[in-house]
Amino acid sequence: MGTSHPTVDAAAAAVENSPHLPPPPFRIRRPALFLDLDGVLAPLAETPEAVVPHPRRTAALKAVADRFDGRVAIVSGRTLAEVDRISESALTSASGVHGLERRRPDGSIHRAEPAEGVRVAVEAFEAFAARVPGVIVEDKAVSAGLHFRQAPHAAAAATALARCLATDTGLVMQPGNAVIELKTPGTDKGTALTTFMEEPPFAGACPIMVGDDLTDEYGFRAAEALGGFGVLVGPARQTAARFGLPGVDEVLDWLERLEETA
Ligand SMILES: O=P(O)(O)OC[C@H]1O[C@H](O[C@H]2O[C@H](CO)[C@@H](O)[C@H](O)[C@H]2O)[C@H](O)[C@@H](O)[C@@H]1O
Repeated sequence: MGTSHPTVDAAAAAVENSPHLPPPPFRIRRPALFLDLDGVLAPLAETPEAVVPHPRRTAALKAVADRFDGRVAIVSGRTLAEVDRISESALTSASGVHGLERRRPDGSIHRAEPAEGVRVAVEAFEAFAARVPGVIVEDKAVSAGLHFRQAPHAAAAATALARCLATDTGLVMQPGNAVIELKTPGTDKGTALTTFMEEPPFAGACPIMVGDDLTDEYGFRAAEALGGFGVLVGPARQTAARFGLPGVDEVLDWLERLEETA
């Protein structure tokens, strides 16, 4: 998860030791925004399906993409189909399932081949969910998620099961917010951000990753490595982000006021 660049490592270590993060600036030179979805653009809900479109979110995304000449992407753990459902297809550039799906600025889509182990994981997760009320399985084709928000007592058993399956299948374990995922190896939110930054309109801009979850730390580090920064949403914790915002409303306020400087 880190970078081998010594200067960036030192900077990341410094911010990780600082739990109180200042708010991000409102005026930035040539910003490129990489926005997480759940917990950042949408408040967390009891189930993935309970998150629905909201006119303020959709309008803010369309406006900021217009203002910054398309340099805005959602970078989510959800599938692209789910990103589009919740954001009402406000953005062309988007990455789903931790970088395993990516829609480029020209609208073309790249999807990783699902690892064989994902089917094994989905079956094992479904067998677990059948025994534990409140546990939900999310099949994302290239990744399998086991949600325990409504069954918090199942967290340890769910994580232990995922750990065994990761060893057996070679899938990568990705812990999240009341969820444990097993994903096809090869990408994370950092690789997604870095790949977007290789081509127009993102190339040469200042990358800003806004996220709340452990998966977003990859994006924070990638943004730092490319001369930008991370913004952690929610309670303070150890993080590679330089700035912080308390919640979804404040993220939308910031997006609505953010300006590009010359
Ligand atoms: O990277 P994100 O856009 O933040 O997506 C992360 C995961 O989000 C969804 O699960 C989370 O949000 C649900 C709705 O608020 C919540 O019920 C669940 O407990 C959270 O883990 C989504 O279902 C996952 O696929 C994403 O990986």
